Amino acid sequence: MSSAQLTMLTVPVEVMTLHSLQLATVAVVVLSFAAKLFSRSRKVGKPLPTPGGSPWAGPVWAVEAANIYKTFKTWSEKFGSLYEVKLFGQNLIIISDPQIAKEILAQKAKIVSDRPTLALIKGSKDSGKYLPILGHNDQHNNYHGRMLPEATRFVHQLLEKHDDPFMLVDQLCGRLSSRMAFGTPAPRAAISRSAHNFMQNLSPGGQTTNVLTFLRHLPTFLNSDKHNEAMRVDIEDRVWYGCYDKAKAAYENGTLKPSYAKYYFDQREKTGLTEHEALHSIGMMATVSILTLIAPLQRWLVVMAEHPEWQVAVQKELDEALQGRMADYFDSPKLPVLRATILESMRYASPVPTGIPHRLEADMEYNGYHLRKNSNVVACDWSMCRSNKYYKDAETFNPSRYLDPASPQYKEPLTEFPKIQGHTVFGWGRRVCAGMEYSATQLLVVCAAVSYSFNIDIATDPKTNQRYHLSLDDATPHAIPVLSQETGLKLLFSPQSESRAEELRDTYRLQREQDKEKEEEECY
Ligand code: HEM
Repeated sequence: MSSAQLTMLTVPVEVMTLHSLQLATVAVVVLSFAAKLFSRSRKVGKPLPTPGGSPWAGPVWAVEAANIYKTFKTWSEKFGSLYEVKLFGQNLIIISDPQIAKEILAQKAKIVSDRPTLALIKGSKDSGKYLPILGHNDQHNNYHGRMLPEATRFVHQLLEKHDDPFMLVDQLCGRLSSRMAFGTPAPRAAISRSAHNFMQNLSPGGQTTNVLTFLRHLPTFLNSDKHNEAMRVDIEDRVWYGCYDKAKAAYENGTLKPSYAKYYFDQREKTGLTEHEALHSIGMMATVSILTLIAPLQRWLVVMAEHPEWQVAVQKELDEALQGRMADYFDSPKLPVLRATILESMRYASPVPTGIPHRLEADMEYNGYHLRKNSNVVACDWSMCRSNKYYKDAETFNPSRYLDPASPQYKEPLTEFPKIQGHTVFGWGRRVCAGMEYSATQLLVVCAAVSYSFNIDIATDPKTNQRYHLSLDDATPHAIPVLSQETGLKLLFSPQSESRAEELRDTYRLQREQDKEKEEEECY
């Protein structure tokens, strides 16, 4: 996902204290790193409704910068499900209705599948470095087969009283994506760091040049963002070339595990990709599958901690369907209640609340309105997911909306539905997420392992004697609201029973004995 994953990095103090105008600026570019704005356009219909504002900057004073998706939702209540807004010279078309998103982004995909140009990331659109590939093939079964051992490792770590579950989720997702890309968890730390750095540098909350895009024309010695980006690219190249070279050596001596790297070496002739393109594509797949999965996993843990009744429901389902073993990916048909909690947590606390902008390459007419060429089209997931038009009591976490036959969201067969694949959070049309199946499997196996092992609770703050609270309605200035310990929320994981804890220790011990892979993470 090219411009999708924006990092959890702690919001720098300077950002927190920015003047509201700057904060607004910061948020704007979550949506776009676009381009030419006053391009000539042929009018084909009446203008879209707009909140107006000053000619270049737009209505910046009205923007809730860190949570711009909330502003978009508020405007949608006033201006309708399709409106446009000019912010810092960029024209944004905001969609707040899934039907309109489908009609524009999917049905007109031919002219609205481009991406905005990133101000700081050189060659983001045309260098081939950030070209994501994802073969949907038998390899998936191999990756899926690694998920249960990784989930077991994860719950074992939680069991051993680790006090930073959010960081453990980060590590888990890094290990799984390293395996998927390069067949080993060894480069987890390096890939993860590189992913976070990449996301920071394309994130509006990360760099001023992403907001005030004209700063990119300054020479590097006058623009520290450019210097920082040059260093990032250098490190990224070293990480990806390092991983690639090791994978190639493993392939040549026959030890490379199923992975995108192995798939590439097996099919090298047919892919037509140069080594340079291939290694960047593989590296980019590793990058995009880390942060996108950290966010929904962390959010599921929080909502489940807040809703113990749903923990009980999932545990009951697991016990009845699997009779005392952990779930694997092929158990999905037996676990509709678990799937309902995962889907509902993604709806209730969208992990990509603003969506990822597309760029409109030609003027178009929609329902009598003129949609201007070169606008950035934003399907605001937050507005869609929290819409009372589509979801009864949209502000409430309620997985039964997918399980109750009387609910509009109910769908059969329950062996397949509810499912996250096709959810609005994965985007639209030709640019729709390529990792939906992978995400569904990873979330299912990990959430099942946690439910099987623990009761999750929220700790009590000794200072106030109240339970800690975190509103998932608020994000950071980053587009993917990843949580860290700094949020101050403390989750507790107590084993469902002492015998289950012992069983978990035994399973993990056995797994380590059988697994010949080196447990240590190597430094790349
Ligand atoms: C729950 C987890 C995930 C979410 C919420 C998510 C969300 C998204 C979104 C919103 C887009 C942009 C869609 C658009 O432009 O309309 C996207 C694109 C993409 N995603 Fe994901 N993603 C997730 C996981 C993954 C994973 C695990 C992978 C890789 C295995 C992946 C690979 C991609 C790729 C390659 C694209 C780019 C598609 C393109 O631009 O043509 N995603 N994703």
